Amino acid sequence: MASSCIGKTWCSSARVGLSLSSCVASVAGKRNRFAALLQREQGGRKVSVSSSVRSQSDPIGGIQEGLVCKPSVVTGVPSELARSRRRAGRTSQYRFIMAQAASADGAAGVDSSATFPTVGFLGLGIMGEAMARNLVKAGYDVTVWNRTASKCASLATEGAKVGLLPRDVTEACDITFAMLADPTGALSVACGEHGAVKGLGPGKGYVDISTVDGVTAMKINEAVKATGGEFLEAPVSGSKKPAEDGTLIFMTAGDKALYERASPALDVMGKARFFLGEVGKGAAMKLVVNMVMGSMMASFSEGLALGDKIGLDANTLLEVISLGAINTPMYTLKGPAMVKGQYTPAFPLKHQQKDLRLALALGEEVVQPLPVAAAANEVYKLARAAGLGDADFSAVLETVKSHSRGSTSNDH
Ligand SMILES: NC(=O)C1=CN([C@@H]2O[C@H](COP(=O)(O)OP(=O)(O)OC[C@H]3O[C@@H](n4cnc5c(N)ncnc54)[C@H](OP(=O)(O)O)[C@@H]3O)[C@@H](O)[C@H]2O)C=CC1
Ligand SMILES: O=CCCC(=O)O
Repeated sequence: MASSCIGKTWCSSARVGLSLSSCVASVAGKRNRFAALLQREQGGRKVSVSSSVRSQSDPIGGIQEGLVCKPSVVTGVPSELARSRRRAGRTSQYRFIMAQAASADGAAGVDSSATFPTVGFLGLGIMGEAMARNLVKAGYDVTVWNRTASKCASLATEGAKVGLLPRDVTEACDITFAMLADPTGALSVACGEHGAVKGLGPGKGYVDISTVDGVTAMKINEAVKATGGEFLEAPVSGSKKPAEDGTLIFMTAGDKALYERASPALDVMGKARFFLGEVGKGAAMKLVVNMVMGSMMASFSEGLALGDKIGLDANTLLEVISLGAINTPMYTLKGPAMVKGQYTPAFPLKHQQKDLRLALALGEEVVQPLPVAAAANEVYKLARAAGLGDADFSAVLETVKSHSRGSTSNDH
């Protein structure tokens, strides 16, 4: 059984006849192959994606219609998934060793008939890299692609395979996840010249996790459907750390059958998932949530800026907020860094402004007044114009502050 391999490490490598030194050599060999792949990509030649060993992740049970949480989240009791995670580093090392043995000797010693899907991952930015890493650690057979190919390097050394084009990945995989910056990126990776849909077909699934608008999700859905494949939109709440910890919240919509098939992988990457119905509902839910978040962060920044200007101690202000009804994890997590002027990107400001823009467009469509979000959007636009687009979205504080610099209470 593939699942019985999980957790076996060096003693298992001995079973397939590999010593510690040959394992180290294997890792070096893999790095060299990746370098060669990059070189070939630069020369414009296509390299095919090879297959290796499949393994198994842990199944997760549901608790309630629409929403599914991991048992560990609901009960506080460590789940088998959590135990599997603790073993994860060893697991991926084991998978790699087995894959090396398989390609060297033509015999993996692992049951490759396991029915778990091969998965692809397109887009290895802040979120995508961490999410793909969790799939690798959980034992999935993962093939990755990123526009800037060098960002595939560390996952390649951890056991992922690398595709040169989005279509290579979808051709090689049963289910492919995409985590791209914005509607333009999501559309071009899905539907461009060598786009993901070119490698799709009946029995294959495409899950787009990027935060986009409903129209974009529907266009991708149509293109996927034209191939006979299935589509799920699945944007997430949760930032860099939840992506690393596998505690994201998925807002999915589209093909229910694909949702069911993808759920074990979604549960590796997240702590809860919602199935919301037809394509567009996931994007809508995500945009509403992020519109609220953007306004909250802008308002929080105004409070910090005003407090600073009138001489309140910033840490005391944070503490008072943290004890009251308006406290949120976002203020607790971001506040201390913000008062120090530190904005290491977890959620880039340019993406927050994009989400406000898309949410406001949604408001336009249904004639919903959104004056607070519209005002917040203007502040984020100023922040982008000031060169803060790649900083964390909490850097909006700098823009709020910069607009009051030089003015004093005597300037009436
Ligand atoms: N960061 C966060 O906290 C969260 C982000 N999101 C959403 O997830 C998505 C990804 O976010 P994040 O990982 O932070 O973003 P990053 O900016 O870190 O990564 C963006 C990714 O998209 C790729 N990309 C951008 N444009 C194109 C294009 N035209 N063609 C091909 N690839 C492209 C980038 O490739 P390259 O490396 O070559 O630039 C990179 O892989 C966004 O939609 C964001 O709104 C959702 C929840 C939380
Ligand atoms: O889209 C980004 C969401 C970030 C978060 O939910 O913390």
